[in-house]
Amino acid sequence: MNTVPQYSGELTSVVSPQHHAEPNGKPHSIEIRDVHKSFGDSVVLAGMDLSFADDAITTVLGPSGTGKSVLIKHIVGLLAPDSGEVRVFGQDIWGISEKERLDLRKRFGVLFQDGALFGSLNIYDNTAFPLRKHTDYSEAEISEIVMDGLIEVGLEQAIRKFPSEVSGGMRKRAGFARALVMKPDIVLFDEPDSGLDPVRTSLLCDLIIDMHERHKGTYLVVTHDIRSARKVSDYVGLIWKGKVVHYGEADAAFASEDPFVRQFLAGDSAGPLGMD
Ligand SMILES: Nc1ncnc2c1ncn2[C@@H]1O[C@H](COP(=O)(O)OP(=O)(O)OP(=O)(O)O)[C@@H](O)[C@H]1O
Repeated sequence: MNTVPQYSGELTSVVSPQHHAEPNGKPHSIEIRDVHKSFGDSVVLAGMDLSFADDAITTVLGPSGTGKSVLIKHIVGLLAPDSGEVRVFGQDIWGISEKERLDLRKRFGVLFQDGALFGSLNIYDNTAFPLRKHTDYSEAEISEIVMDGLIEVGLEQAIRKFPSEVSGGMRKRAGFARALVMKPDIVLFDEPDSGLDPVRTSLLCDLIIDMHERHKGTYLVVTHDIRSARKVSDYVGLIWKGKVVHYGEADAAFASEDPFVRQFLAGDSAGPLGMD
């Protein structure tokens, strides 16, 4: 069986587990407790422990194939852990009924890598989709919410266009507007910067910060783009080989002297991290 090789250096910066409650006594909105997940012989999550700060933007950084997308799928309830717990608003999402899990999922907004828009629907109908599916709002009410959202992301001129007729950046913004229409408490971004040039990436990061300021909530951004992480993060979690090896405030992480964290956040080839 392929077990996950462990970082052999000193992990002086490991801050885990993070199971304490927020200062107001509420549990964290998302808590990952000792989660293990394998696919066949391949271990992907190897005892992951992480709690996400409420009402903050946390970036989860990690090299390719280290389990970031698998982590997101656990949080939204698309994958079940082999062992350990995923707690959302204090509830173990695999200890509740399917209906409760689906209800919980309505409190999430998810922005997938390519925006995950329906190709056969225009930008307006894509954005309206969750409201039509999950609410009994009238078309007039839906129109108000959808247009407000599309104006916020700067797409009011493109509402009748289909995903194939707009740029990658516009598709992401449409995906973002759609992720927010249900007024989610938690928003997950799976590599929002993938496929974008540096300028569009930077603009999207501005939009993430702006929308978070307006709407609040727990934002979780998964990426391997260090520049994006530097720009948007209040907190940073570093994952490597299925484990969280550092979690803390972004400023402290970016100033860290720990060789692993430094190599990771500087994107250096020299340091304790290798290719294996
Ligand atoms: N449903 C699945 N069945 C089998 N293996 C899977 C499945 N989902 C993910 N994996 C494997 O889990 C590992 C981690 O994948 P994951 O997509 O989480 O990586 P990632 O950190 O998001 O990478 P990237 O930054 O390249 O997107 C990969 O080796 C992948 O092949």
